Amino acid sequence: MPKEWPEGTTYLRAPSYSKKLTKDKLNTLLLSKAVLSPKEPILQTRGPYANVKIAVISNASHPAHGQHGLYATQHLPPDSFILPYLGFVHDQTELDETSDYDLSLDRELGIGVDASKMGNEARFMNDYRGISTGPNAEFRDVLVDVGFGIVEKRMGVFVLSTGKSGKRAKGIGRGEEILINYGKGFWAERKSVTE
Ligand SMILES: C[S@@+](CC[C@H](N)C(=O)[O-])C[C@H]1O[C@@H](n2cnc3c(N)ncnc32)[C@H](O)[C@@H]1O
Repeated sequence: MPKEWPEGTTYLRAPSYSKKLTKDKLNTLLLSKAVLSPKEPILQTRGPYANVKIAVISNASHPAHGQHGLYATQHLPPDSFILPYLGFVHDQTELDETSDYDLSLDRELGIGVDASKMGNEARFMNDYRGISTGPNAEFRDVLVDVGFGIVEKRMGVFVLSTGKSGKRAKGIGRGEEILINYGKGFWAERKSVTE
């Protein structure tokens, strides 16, 4: 279990698939390695993740002061894989509109990953707004080897690429907070709920 893991939240090393997901939907997430091109990058990965740490935010000027954030424990180069985003994998019939931890995995099929009750270190990543000028990490689709010739489609967190101007060439430094872009929609929805 990673340090600072909150009591009452389940730590996952692999996604937790809802029993209500149809076979068709599961088949889009769990693929046979044999049908993939040999050029397709396939990751081998399993937590806990030593390249990151969960910490309580003690800085009073941080907008998520008192909550947790996710920090790099080592230099993370541009484009490098950090960790997968794990949680409860569900379709629209089990969508929890109140969750602040739900990430889309397959928009067309309405499949999401909700880390509100179970997840891994990635659930502690904050949005860059009010903390930095921009994000330093992003979500990308990944394929993960889970053995028995099966490959799983997941969302992975990656360090942003260097960029045309080269301004992100340093990647993420040791001790830096890992920040993503939740999208304007995330904050617009919360604003309309509180208004
Ligand atoms: C996925 S969680 C991130 C982890 C969260 N800080 C925690 O300790 O569990 C999303 C929630 O974190 C907080 N948060 C994330 N980014 C923020 C930001 N830039 N400003 C204010 N609050 C933020 C909000 O409460 C949001 O609903």
